[in-house]
Amino acid sequence: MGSSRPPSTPASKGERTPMSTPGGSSRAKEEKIFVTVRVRPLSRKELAVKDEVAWECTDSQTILYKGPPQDRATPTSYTFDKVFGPACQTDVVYEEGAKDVAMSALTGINATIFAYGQTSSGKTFTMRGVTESAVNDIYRHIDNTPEREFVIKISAMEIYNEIVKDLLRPDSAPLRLLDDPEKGTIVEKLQEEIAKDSQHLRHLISICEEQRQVGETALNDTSSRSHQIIRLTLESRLREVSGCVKSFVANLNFVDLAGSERAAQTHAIGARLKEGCHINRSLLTLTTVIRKLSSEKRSGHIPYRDSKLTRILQLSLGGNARTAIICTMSPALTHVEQSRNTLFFATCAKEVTNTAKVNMVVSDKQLVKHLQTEVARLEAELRTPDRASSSDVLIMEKDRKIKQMEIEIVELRKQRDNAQSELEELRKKGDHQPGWNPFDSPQKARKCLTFSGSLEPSNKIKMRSSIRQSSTAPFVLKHEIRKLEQLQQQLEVEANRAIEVLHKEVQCHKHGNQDAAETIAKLQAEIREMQAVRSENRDVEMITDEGNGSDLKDEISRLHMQDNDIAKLEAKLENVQRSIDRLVMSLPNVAMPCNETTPKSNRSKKKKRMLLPLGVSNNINRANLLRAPCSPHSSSRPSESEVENRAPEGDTVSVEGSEKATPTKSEDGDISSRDETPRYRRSSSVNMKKMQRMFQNAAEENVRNIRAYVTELKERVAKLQYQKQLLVCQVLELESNEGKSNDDLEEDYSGHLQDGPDSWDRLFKEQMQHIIQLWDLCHVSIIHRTQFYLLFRGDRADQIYIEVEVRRLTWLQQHFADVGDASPAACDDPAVSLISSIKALRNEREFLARRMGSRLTDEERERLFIKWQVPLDAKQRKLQLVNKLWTDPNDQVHIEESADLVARLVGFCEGGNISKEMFELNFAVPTSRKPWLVGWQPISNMIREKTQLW
Ligand SMILES: Nc1ncnc2c1ncn2[C@@H]1O[C@H](COP(=O)(O)OP(=O)(O)OP(=O)(O)O)[C@@H](O)[C@H]1O
Repeated sequence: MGSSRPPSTPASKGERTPMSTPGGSSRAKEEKIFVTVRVRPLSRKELAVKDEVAWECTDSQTILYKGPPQDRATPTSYTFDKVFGPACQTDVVYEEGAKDVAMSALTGINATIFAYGQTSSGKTFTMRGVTESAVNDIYRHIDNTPEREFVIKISAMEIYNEIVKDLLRPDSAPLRLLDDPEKGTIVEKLQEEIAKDSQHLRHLISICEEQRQVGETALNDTSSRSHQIIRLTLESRLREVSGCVKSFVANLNFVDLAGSERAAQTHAIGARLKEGCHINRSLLTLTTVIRKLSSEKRSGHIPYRDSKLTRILQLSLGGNARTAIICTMSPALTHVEQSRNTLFFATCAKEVTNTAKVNMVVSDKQLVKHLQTEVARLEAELRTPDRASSSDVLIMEKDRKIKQMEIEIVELRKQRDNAQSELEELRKKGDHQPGWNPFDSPQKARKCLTFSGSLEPSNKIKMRSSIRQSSTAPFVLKHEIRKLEQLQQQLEVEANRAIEVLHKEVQCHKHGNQDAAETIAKLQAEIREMQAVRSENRDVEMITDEGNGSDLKDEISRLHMQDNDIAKLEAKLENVQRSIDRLVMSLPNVAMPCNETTPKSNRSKKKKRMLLPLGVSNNINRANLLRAPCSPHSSSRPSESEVENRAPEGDTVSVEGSEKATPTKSEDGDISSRDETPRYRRSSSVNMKKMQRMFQNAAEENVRNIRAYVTELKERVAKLQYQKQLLVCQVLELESNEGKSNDDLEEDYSGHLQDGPDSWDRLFKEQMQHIIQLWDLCHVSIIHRTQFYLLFRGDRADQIYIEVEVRRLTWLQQHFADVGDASPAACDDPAVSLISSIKALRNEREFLARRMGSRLTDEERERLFIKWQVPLDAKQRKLQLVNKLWTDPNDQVHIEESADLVARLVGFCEGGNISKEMFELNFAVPTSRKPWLVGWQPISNMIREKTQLW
């Protein structure tokens, strides 16, 4: 081929480059059609008529007209990629004009070689030689490339009178042309045969040639009357299996066109004339296509579809193929005009640009084989033990952390048990003291703490303002104060431990819940901040004998100084709980905490508890803290009787009893036991989904347990606060009763000293009745009354709350009597005056009346108006109704119904959104003047704020 594109030969391995090196870039490459001109010798007929030679190949690329002068406008010299003179052998034509293009097919590039020229110019003569040489080279290349596996297929067709025929199936019907979006024009049902070897291929080619339409004309005894296309499909792939399963595939077309002819010259008549017309027409279309493709502006319409020849050769004409055109011509002067047409065609053709690229395909069979191999590899990888997946590693890490947390919780329990043992020892010690211990038993405590009050005469209770005195009472009180201090410190330590545990749990979530990363990051910052403000531990000087200890007043002063510490502790626990709430919310598929329930919900309390497994403020959660916090196996709920640490008096339940490693059922129904901690199971059939669900349950359980633990701590802190207040009361009373005779202080509690549930029940009822009377007298908030009334229903452990309430109310009653209608400013607490209390209660009733509009339906309101005897047409009937609530302290039914309605209006009854600890925590910090003074107004205010958010 041209000097700029020297052909390479595949004859040897060393010469195969580049065509023998498949796998080069598949980028499309633009390339002009390689155009050569071959001039045959004068034929016998031409010689016979002594025709003149009109053309001369002056060099390898130039052909010169040397005949008689013609029109000046007619060019005399033509230049092409190659010109071959009459003496040139076909081998050379192939080597220099076709081989390079033909061999491209071995590297996945479509290639087309076709001969164009007038009839009898030597097209068939040339193409036969070229095809033969190409086949030889192809098989030589295959022989020299053992690493690749080749498949050669052959198909052949002819276009005769615009009919496509299958040359491998001579009896077949005419073939249709179809348009394929990817492949272009395809010939439907064209037979394709695999060539077993070169010999077979040659045989098949010879069959095709035999089938071709040939006729005798004046110019050619064996004139081809059709366009013939022999198509070889060359497919190759590496023999060895590798990651690359792609094959090279390309078509190599050998096109022998019918020759253009003039009827006058061929003397064609009849069938030959008709053939000539079709031939000329299709060749004219080909010429037009080439001319249009060769023009600088290729934007115009290219009439490929005007002939079947151009449709079938479309890819080879300006498309994805390398193309070589060998234009044949006679040297005779008599054919000079036809030769000029051929040269014009060739001149246009050499300007046509093709865009060839390497065609790589993946056969379905190869793809399936490759996928099967890949699946087998992955399966083998899964079975290989030393390749644990990242999920497995994560599971192991979680397992480790859970175990670590379980160890920590055991340690925490030990600390708690130690504290309880110490407490028990102190109790026993107190029993042997000649004085009393206010925490010995409820009865004793009641004796010490109960004020006298004006109950109904029918109660027959002398609640005298006295306590049983003894010479050792101050010592015991001081001792109790120190003990409280120690308890406070212990609580601080435990709170910090809770923070640490929470911190670790958050770390776990950080690894396991990417979606909650942002929330967790905030939590961690918050926890770090909480940890930074840990209070320092202080040594507590325990009183060991009567002689040691300062004055009781000093003790009280010191105790007051510590109130701030308790407040800090409470605040810290509040923060922890809020953090847990946020962590809970960040967990996927977790229901809202119960304190965020909406007022519109009509679900029952029982149902809500089922939906809100992380809820606080009920005994269920308190029980959870005994169940191996941070362990995923503590889902089972102990009965209420198993709840421990409900009151300082004891009432404890064996920790071991609650720790039994009985199998528990997790939320998704998985049965497991403590000994069956979810461990990393190395199995090919790992159910990852189940594992993830199990971890989700474990994580939720951990948070639930930490939360329950913190709730318990808060409750204990609140109790501590109460104990301090009680101690202060005792000290003050002790001081106020100094000098009084023991006789005066005698009182008859014989009816209440007996142990047993009956005595406590009776006492509780009496005290509650007393409280209700005092509420009425002191105009206490009815929201507070409702809350207290519904929370404390006679549980013996709640005695301390009852005692404090009686104490407060008694003081308040006395306080009102003392200050009368004095300005609230005169008091420490601006809310504590009779007038201010009445005013606050009025405001509260107005608030509740408004709530009736939003919390109750019209029907419910109407029923209530009727029940509470409020005329349906009365003005301000809602306020009228609310004004009737909590007005008769002696009517138990009235009290019950009042409490129910107020609870409904403020939402107490929904989702257990109040708790004793919440109630407790809202008592104001005692002032310096009246340490036990607490106001009810802050409670109701808080409740209002809360209920307004609902
Ligand atoms: N280069 C050549 N050297 C010797 N003889 C040739 C050469 N080219 C062609 N011939 C002879 O010329 C005659 C016509 O050739 P051929 O049949 O190949 O022409 P054609 O272009 O195919 O004609 P048609 O279009 O009619 O089929 C044949 O007898 C062939 O042997």
